[in-house]
Amino acid sequence: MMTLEELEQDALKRNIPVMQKEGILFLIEQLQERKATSCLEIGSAIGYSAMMMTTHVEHLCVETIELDEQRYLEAVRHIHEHGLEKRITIHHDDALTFQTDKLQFAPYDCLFIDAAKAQYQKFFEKYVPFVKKNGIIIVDNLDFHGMIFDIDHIKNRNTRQLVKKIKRFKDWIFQHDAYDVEYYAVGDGICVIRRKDEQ
Ligand SMILES: C[S@@+](CC[C@H](N)C(=O)[O-])C[C@H]1O[C@@H](n2cnc3c(N)ncnc32)[C@H](O)[C@@H]1O
Repeated sequence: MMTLEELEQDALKRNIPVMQKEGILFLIEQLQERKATSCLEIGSAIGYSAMMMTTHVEHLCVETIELDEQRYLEAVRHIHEHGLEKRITIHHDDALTFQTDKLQFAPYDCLFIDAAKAQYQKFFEKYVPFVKKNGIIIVDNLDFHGMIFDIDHIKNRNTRQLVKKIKRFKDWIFQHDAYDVEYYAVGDGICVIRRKDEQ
């Protein structure tokens, strides 16, 4: 069985995108501060962040959705090896079409969006109704390796399109009437979003 540290290193070697150390520690801190007991994660990959969250935040249960079958199967194996089956529920599905009546721990103290970056707004709109009124939504990778600040100089067309979509989400959420957004230059850029009527 690999330790979480080894799992992270192994994922990086295989080009499996897992949350940067600084980012995951920030997320854990947010969950600890609010004594969160439930978190819905969109994008499990091999289960690294879900396992980091549950092993560092007392009483937290994570429900997570992963589209890729190989990654899902690997996550199931790691979760089992670490004996975290009771704390982590993983669904193999496309979060965009996932039937939300299958959600087990809703409403959540935290929604953590870490899947296909071009779809952030869709994930947000679909899953925000399952967040507690005073809960938080955390979105990672909003700087896209700094490229978001210099879109015109991105040569690759696909990358440029993707970065534009991330920027569109960022602009949309920052201007939203119903939400307050705090931006943190941690890891690859993280936003913590809260409902305005619950401050
Ligand atoms: C950045 S990785 C997640 C990393 C993970 N949260 C961690 O830090 O350990 C993003 C994952 O989202 C998955 N994904 C992409 N689109 C998805 C979708 N529509 N529904 C569910 N998962 C999706 C990808 O297959 C990928 O494994």
